[in-house]
Amino acid sequence: MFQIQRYEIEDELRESSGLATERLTKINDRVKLKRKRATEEIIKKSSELIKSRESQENTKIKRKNKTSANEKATSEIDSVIEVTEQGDKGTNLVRQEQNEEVHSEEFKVLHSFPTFDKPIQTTQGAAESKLLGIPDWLANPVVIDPETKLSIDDSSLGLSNRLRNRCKALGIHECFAVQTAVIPLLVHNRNLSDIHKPPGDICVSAPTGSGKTLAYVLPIIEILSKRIVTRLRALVVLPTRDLVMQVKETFDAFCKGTSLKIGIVTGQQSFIHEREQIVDSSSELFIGGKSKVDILISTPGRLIEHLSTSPNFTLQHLRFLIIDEADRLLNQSYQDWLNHILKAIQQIGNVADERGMINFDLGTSFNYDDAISSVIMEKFFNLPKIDISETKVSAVQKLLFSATLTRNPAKIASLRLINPQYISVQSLNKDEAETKYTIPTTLKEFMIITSSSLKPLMVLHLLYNLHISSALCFTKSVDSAHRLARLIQLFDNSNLRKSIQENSTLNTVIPTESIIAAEYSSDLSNDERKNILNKFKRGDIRLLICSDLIARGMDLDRVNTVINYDIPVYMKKYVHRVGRTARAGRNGDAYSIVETQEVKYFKDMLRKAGHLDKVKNINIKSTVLDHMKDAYQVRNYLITFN
Ligand SMILES: Nc1ncnc2c1ncn2[C@@H]1O[C@H](COP(=O)(O)OP(=O)(O)OP(=O)(O)O)[C@@H](O)[C@H]1O
Repeated sequence: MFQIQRYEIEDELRESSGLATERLTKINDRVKLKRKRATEEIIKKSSELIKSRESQENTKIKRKNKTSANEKATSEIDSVIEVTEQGDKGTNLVRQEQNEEVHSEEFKVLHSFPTFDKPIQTTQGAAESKLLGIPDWLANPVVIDPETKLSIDDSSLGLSNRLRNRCKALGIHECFAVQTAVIPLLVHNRNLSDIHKPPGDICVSAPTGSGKTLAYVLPIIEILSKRIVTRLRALVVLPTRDLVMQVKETFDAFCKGTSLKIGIVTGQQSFIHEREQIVDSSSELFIGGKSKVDILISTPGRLIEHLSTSPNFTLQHLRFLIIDEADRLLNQSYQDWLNHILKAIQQIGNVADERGMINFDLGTSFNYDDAISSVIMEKFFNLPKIDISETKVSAVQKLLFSATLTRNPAKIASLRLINPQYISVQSLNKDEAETKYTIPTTLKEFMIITSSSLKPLMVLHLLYNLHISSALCFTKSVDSAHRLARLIQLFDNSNLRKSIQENSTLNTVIPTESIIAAEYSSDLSNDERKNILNKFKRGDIRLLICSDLIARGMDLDRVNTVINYDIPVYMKKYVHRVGRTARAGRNGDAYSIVETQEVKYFKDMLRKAGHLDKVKNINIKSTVLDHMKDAYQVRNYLITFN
């Protein structure tokens, strides 16, 4: 029955696609005809003008007449130009009409893909890549300029009316660069499963805050919302629970109005509870599993546990495997999570074998693979062929996203990508393209060199003087975060602020309102963390002091400043930390407080990444901090001995 339904739908699509193409051809013909007529008119009027010029040279008497003829011809040419402009307007109108028709015929016409530049690799670059074992597709990405934008209504995106309206309701009117490249690639291959030709995998590298999440959320919703039966078809793997919650919120917001079901597994809830949320956990086993969700968002550890122990949990219907923050996940082995997933996708047979045999009433038993083979289905049950019974080619499309995607050939190879494509959002400007990482253009970066003992005062100085309303301050450890938070909280006492202000001989402005700092660390319970994040989002907390727990992926749109209280020890970490501000085209500042003995290391790190000239050195004299020093020593003493 499903087979028949599928063919009917396919036929319907073919037919409507044919109809729409026919209509488009007619409109194109009309445009061509109008253009042809306008061109003929121009040629005719131009030759008349030339003739009138000739007559001007030949006879003086005719000069007078010529002037009028010339004027006439000029006005005629003007009118021809007007006609042409009108023609163009007409053409535009027809184009508009054409666009509208395309919209009303959404899904039925295949649009052409947008084209993007590929950087020309130098011979030296190519040789280096080869030497490093970097495959051609990875060495030659499809490059998209970060400034590229496309209206959400643009037909090349292939989004349905429902989703476009939902985007607009949520304030999304244009697609960002990464979305303009990824959405059409995915949406145009909208089959839920293609057992004969696997879709190509996609690796995406785009700056922090450039909208990578929606680049996969929108096409997945677009494609899956046409599904009839709930099966687990999209699996998103993320490195932290906080990110899982964030991506779930995004899916929830854009899924509104569809019947898609979204689940999460993070280990935050008991295993049994999670299992009940995502699969039918009755003792009965189903050949195709029994998922309660269409989209599952998970951290790798808990996912593997469900994969190996939850009955009816299967990846056999998976269509999308999304690995977000891919380089971070690939760096962690997490119980060999990647191999477990790939095995579950590619070797369904093995998984079935482990489950033993299925006994049929016919007095015989088969293992899972054989039981679902077309031969058995047809022979014993007189069933028509269904796609599940045909030889499987994995229909899973792997999508990798990161702001700092790895190009390590060994790590990439471990993903067993099929026909992959690498999309990179980076400047086409040759100088900037040389830099290793693309940083948001709206980000301003600074470094302040100081001694270790003055660092806390430097943070206070920045907070008091730059009127920072919402900042993240990164420390190297939970301990360091805890200590700094306590110090700032003690310092941030209104009486103290007043006395510093009164005793200050400098023009330092100390605001009357409190900074309100809080610590955010893995030591806190989930509820405490959630509570703090909510307060920060509301603006009730203005400074969040944290370890690297939220350095990656977290989208806190109020953040206008990032302070590296302890400098990051490698560039990727720097990129992700400073990327918590200047997101989605907004402005943001990043300050790195560098201890004197760290300067060489920090500068070397930036230089190697081709980024040193982007980080401005600002000189703050230590005397500026004098008025706070006494108070600081008292507070520091209190923290040390309490
Ligand atoms: N087309 C758009 N129009 C307006 N805002 C957008 C658009 N796309 C995404 N955003 C917003 O931009 C912000 C950053 O998006 P997102 O979190 O997906 O960035 P990212 O590229 O994943 O960053 P990171 O690498 O730090 O994880 C979010 O608040 C998101 O809602």
